[in-house]
Amino acid sequence: MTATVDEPTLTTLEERARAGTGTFGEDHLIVCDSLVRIYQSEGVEVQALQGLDLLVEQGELVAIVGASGSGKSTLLSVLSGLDVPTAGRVRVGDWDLMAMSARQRVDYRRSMVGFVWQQTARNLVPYLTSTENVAFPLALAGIRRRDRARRAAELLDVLGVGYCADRRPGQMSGGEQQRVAIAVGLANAPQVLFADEPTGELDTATSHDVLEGLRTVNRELGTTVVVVTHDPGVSEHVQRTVAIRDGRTSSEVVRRTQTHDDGTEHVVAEEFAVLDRAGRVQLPQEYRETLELAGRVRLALEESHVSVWPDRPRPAAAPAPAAPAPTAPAAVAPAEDPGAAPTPAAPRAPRQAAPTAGPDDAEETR
Ligand SMILES: Nc1ncnc2c1ncn2[C@@H]1O[C@H](COP(=O)(O)OP(=O)(O)OP(=O)(O)O)[C@@H](O)[C@H]1O
Repeated sequence: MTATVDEPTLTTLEERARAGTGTFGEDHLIVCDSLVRIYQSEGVEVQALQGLDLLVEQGELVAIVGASGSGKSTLLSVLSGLDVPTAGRVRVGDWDLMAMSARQRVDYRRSMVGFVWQQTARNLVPYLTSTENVAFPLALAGIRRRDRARRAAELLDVLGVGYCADRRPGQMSGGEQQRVAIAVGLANAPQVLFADEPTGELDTATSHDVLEGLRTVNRELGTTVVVVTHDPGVSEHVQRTVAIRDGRTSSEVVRRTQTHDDGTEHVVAEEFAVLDRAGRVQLPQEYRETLELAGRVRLALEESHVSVWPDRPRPAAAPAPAAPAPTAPAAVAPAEDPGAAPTPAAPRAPRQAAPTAGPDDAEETR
């Protein structure tokens, strides 16, 4: 066949490919792309982040949860500009955190992001009142005294601690101190607020107030909030809970409000497994144990999903069950608890010869 004038040139194809694929997360405020952070400790290598992908949209309120040692604090250190990852790409707004100079890093931390830490002593100056604590970063930014006082009063009111304006940290409860700390973190109107275990030292009722404070800030000021926590109650207060396991995002719980026919509204929480850019999915431990999945598994492409089978001889004629297969995403069940594994779906016979997958390959994909 001879070439026609309409056939695209290599350059055209390259341009089309670039226009079609776009950059991973280009519409998002926060982009973590295949982040790796390796620590060297006494000659031993620790991989704290193992190719972590995370996207956060402008205006979102997201919680990051995970077992101790899963990499949450490392991720927050990277996002807050305190640490530089070993490999990958990380961007917050227009700031490329892999390529910032020391000076840009200071500017980023002063203007783009705010912080709330677990220890109140790290958030507040003990001999300053709440108003003075909030005004302090404003003074460093060169804001006039009158405007500082006004901004401090506004923020303390939004956080419901206006009555603490003239109190020092020692004269407030832990929850009040953390809400003042949120106001301090917001003083310079950052686009993103990072909170690292802000309820770690609080009881359940007080934690609730602090998490509600973060929600108020997100809703009323439009600030994007990323909160790292062990607090199992956090998923009630956020739109999205991202679970990290072994330095990678493993699952997400998304909360949506559904309106029923009678007009009543209900919040529905649904758990998803995260499919990373390389096509990897972490199968919940419960699934692996129940079906004794280990080493390698068989995959079968179904009409609407992919099934995963143990690497064992199948019964000669494994009939497909009458019940319909679950709809995509595979193996996802509603769950309130972000740590809870989704309910395993009933397996059905593969319709075709299935490829095998090693532990480093995709365990389940769609
Ligand atoms: N500075 C460091 N040097 C060596 N290893 C480190 C360092 N910081 C963290 N790690 C290791 O990296 C892994 C992830 O740690 P990280 O603190 O990010 O976890 P985490 O999920 O925040 O845990 P926790 O909830 O207990 O704070 C752990 O194995 C930890 O021991």
